[in-house]
Parts: sequence; structure tokens; C-alpha cells
Amino acid sequence: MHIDHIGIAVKDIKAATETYSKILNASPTKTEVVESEKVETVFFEAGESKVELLGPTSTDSVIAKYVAKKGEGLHHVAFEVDDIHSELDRLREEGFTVLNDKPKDGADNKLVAFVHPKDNHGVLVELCQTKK
Ligand SMILES: CC[C@@H](C(=O)O)C(=O)SCCNC(=O)CCNC(=O)[C@H](O)C(C)(C)COP(=O)(O)OP(=O)(O)OC[C@H]1O[C@@H](n2cnc3c(N)ncnc32)[C@H](O)[C@@H]1OP(=O)(O)O
Ligand SMILES: [Co+2]
Repeated sequence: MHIDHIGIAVKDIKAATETYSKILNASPTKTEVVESEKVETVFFEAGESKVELLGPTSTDSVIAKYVAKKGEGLHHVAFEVDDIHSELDRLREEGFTVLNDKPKDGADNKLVAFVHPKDNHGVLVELCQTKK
């Protein structure tokens, strides 16, 4: 298991892309709209992990809600696993609140699912697995 990406919620994806291009001294590697989440994502590589900027594409996106309530900032940490189904079963058995009945399509050719932040000391955890 390793950290695949950290997700950062932003108001203005264009402005945030300019900022992170300067911080990382690199161009984004991928830009993708994920309709199911109502977000636009911009990825930067940072060693073995990535930074995922998340901007809302709709006022009822979870990212719009988060930014309105808490402001911009770190939104989630995503761990890549080999078998997302068995990891989700394991976490459910451990008593964690998994927010998805089954993994769904995320960005970057991944299946994704989320574990509620109340169970993780205030951090929203994403599990992801590269689609085969
Ligand atoms: C692009 C696809 C994918 C990828 O491929 O990488 C993504 O990353 S998508 C990212 C966006 N999608 C998601 O976050 C989906 C999972 N999230 C959710 O289902 C919800 O956001 C939530 C976590 C269940 C919260 O929703 P809700 O209960 O409706 O929001 P509230 O504002 O009422 O929050 C309740 C409670 O939880 C705290 N909270 C909310 N979000 C976060 C967060 N990201 N990190 C930490 N804490 C969070 C919020 O502050 C509330 O706390 P209290 O006020 O103390 O009750
Ligand atoms: Co993510």
C-alpha cells in the first residue's frame, strides 16, 4: 500500500493549477472531469505520489459544500491497494463506515471508495485501485 494522492479542494481550479505548477515547478500530468463526483481534477506528480486538485463543477458538488463550510485545503488522502474489494470488506469488519456500497469509477483510471472522516481522526480516506 502507498499514498497514491492527496486531494486538495479548491475554489478556482485554474488559479490553483497555476499555484501548484509554481510550487512543484512542473506542469500538470492529467486533467479530467469526473461527472459522478461533479469535480474537475488536475493531477501533478510528486515522486511516487500525486497531488489531485479538486474544483467543483456544480454548486451541489461535495467539493463546493466542503469549500463553503471549511474553506480550501486538504480534502482527503488516497491509499492505493491491490484489491479494493477485499480491503473494503476488511475495513467494514473492523467497524469503519465505508461510504460506498461498492467501488466506483474515479479519476486516473481508478476504482475508488471512501471511508468517513469521523472514523479516521478527522481525515477523509480514499482507497483506490488501478482498473485492470
Ligand atoms: C475525482 C474522483 C475521486 C478520485 O478519483 O480521486 C475523488 O477524489 S472525488 C473527491 C470528492 N468526493 C468525495 O469526497 C466523496 C466522499 N465524501 C462524502 O461522501 C462526503 O463528502 C462526506 C465525507 C460523507 C461528508 O458529507 P456530508 O456529511 O454531507 O458533509 P458535512 O459537511 O455535513 O460533513 C459532516 C462532517 O464531516 C466533516 N467533513 C466533511 N468532509 C470532510 C473532509 N473531506 N475531511 C474531513 N472532515 C470532513 C464535516 O466537517 C462535518 O463534521 P462536523 O461539522 O464535525 O459534523
Ligand atoms: Co481522490
